[in-house]
Amino acid sequence: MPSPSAAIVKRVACPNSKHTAVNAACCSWFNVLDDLQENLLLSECGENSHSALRIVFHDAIGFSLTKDFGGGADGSIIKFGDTELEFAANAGIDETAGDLQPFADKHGKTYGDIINFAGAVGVANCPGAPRLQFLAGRPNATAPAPDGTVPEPFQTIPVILARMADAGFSPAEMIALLASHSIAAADEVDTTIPGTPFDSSADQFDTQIFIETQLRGLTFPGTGPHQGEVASPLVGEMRLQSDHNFARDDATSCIWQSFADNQPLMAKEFAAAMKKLSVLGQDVNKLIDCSEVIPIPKKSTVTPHFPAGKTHADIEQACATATFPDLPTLPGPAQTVAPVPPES
Ligand code: HEM
Ligand SMILES: [Ca+2]
Repeated sequence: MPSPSAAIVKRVACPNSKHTAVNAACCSWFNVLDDLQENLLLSECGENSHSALRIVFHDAIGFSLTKDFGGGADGSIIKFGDTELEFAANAGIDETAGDLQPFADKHGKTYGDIINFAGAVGVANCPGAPRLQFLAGRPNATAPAPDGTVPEPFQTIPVILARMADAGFSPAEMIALLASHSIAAADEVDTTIPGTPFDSSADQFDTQIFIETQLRGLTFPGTGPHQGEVASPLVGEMRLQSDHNFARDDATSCIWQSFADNQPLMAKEFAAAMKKLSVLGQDVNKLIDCSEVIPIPKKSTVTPHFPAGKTHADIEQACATATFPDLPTLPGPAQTVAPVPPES
């Protein structure tokens, strides 16, 4: 039964749209939603939805609490793309920036807003994901971020955590953000095998990334090892050196393990950390809450498991205070992982 307060919320019909909104100021975002879903994100948890999330991080993390640089989540990665897209850590982001820019220009939105809107919609296209907050109204970026703000997979854990701390994130928040690698694949680490996923379910926002990174690494999916890559446990899967180390470092291994069989916790902590990331460097009092425009994600169909052919004996226990959960093994021959199909 709807609560009494829900019953009296008035919705306005949005002009030129099939949608209604609680806040009329959010109406224009429904047009962006329909355009993005139809023409870029395809309402699916595919390459373009994944990339839309990655660019949120690479734009926003250009921010420092201690040094005078970086406007944070301000769209500088598009506005000053001539500078930022040349940085090695942003390899492949040029495509995403180029994809999103025309949607912003066509709908009269800033680059900071389009990046964070597309990221939230892209995440919502992935079953199991939380519905992220979306605040609108970021002003245009005024300067590029300098090189060196985006962590690289070959950096040590202390170096990455120091960079994240300088942007205001704790180790626990770093790990929560890395739930993103549950819906992710690499094009640039090994360019001979584009679309190589980090877990066996790149189309689902599930906990498999936190399980599979704890398994003993055995092989490289393509012509590896490449810089930032270590052996993975499954044929066709790629493991980043940073994810491998986060799963094993004393500073983070217990948090990593805590997500392995706890989808609700992982989703909640990811949403909280993304809420912070998406407004880094912004004055939230000047932004309007248009979260109502973000679609409600479907439930994941995956329950935490060991991939076929793997058991608890293949786990490299790292957390010193709790044992890795015992999970069911999927039946069938040893699991292999297919690439994420390219989207134009
Ligand atoms: C320690 C920090 C991180 C490192 C070292 C890292 C590194 C990487 C690398 C090397 C790739 C593959 C890029 C390619 O070869 O195409 C990647 C993909 C990706 N990353 Fe991260 N990442 C980090 C944190 C994050 C965070 C915080 C987010 C989002 C909140 C994120 C979201 C993604 C996504 C969604 C992809 C897949 C993109 C696609 O499939 O198109 N990453 N990351
Ligand atoms: Ca997954």
